[in-house]
Amino acid sequence: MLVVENVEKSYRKMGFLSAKRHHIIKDISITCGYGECLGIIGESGSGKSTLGRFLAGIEKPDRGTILLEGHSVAERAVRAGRISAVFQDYTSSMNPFFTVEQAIMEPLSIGRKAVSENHNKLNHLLHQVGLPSSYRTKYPHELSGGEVQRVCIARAISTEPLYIVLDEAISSLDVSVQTQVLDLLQALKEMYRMSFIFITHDLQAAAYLCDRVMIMRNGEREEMVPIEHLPHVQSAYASTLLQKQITL
Ligand SMILES: Nc1ncnc2c1ncn2[C@@H]1O[C@H](COP(=O)(O)OP(=O)(O)OP(=O)(O)O)[C@@H](O)[C@H]1O
Repeated sequence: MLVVENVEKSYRKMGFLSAKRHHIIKDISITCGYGECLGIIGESGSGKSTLGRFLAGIEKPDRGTILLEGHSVAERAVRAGRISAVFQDYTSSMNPFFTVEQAIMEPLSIGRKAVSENHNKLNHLLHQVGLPSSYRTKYPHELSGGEVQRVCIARAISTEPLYIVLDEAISSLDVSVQTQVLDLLQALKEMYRMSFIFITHDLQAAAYLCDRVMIMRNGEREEMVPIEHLPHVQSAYASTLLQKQITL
C-alpha cells in the first residue's frame, strides 16, 4: 500500500529577502491500495502536480512521509520498477537521442534478457498503446505529441509497476486514443492489480477509471469521495468545482 502521511511543502515568496513562505501542500494524508485508482482533482495551482511529484519520488516534501510497503519512496531502490510516472509535458519526457525502443526498454535494463524476449515485450507494449511495431526505430522528433505520450505510457507500464502516477497524462491525446488508453489502464488495473494516481481535469475520465477522488483546494485535502458519490459531495466548494468542470 502507498501511504502518505502529513506531507507539507512551502516555497519562499517572491523577493530575495522575503521571509514569508507560500504553503503549497498543507498537511495531506492519503492512502492508495493495490489495484485502486485514486483521482486527484482541483483548480489550477491547488497543488495536484506537486503532490504527484512527491508520490513519484521526484520531489521531497518539507515534512511528512510517503511510504510504499513501509519504505520511503524517497529511496530510489524502493521506487525502481514499482512506481512510474507519466506527466503532461511529454515534450521533455522522452530523451531526444533515444529511439522509441530505447525509451521503452530502458527501465527493463535490456542486457539481462534474450533479445527475442525483449523484442516480443516491446511489440506487445507498442500494441497495447496502439502504435505499430515499425515505430520502434523512430526518434521523438519523428512522432506527434500524442504518439510521444503513448510511448511514455508504454515505458511507464513496461516494468508492470505497482503504482503509476498519471498527471494529465491523456489530456493531449485525441478522444479516440484517450478512450483506448483509458481502456488499457482499466485492463492493467484488473489484470495486474496495478494502481493509479490519476491527476486530471477530466471528470468523465476520472469517473471511468477512479475508485475514489480527492478534491484539493489551495494545497489542502478538501474532500475524499468514492466515485459513486461524486454527484453528492459534501462541501459547497467541491460541489461548485465539479459543476464548473461539468459545464466546461
Ligand atoms: N518549484 C516551485 N517554486 C515555487 N512555487 C512553485 C514551485 N512548484 C510549484 N509551485 C507553486 O505551487 C502551486 C501549486 O502548483 P501545482 O503545479 O502543484 O498545481 P496544480 O494543481 O498541479 O496546477 P495545474 O492544474 O495548473 O497543473 C502553484 O502556485 C505553483 O506556482
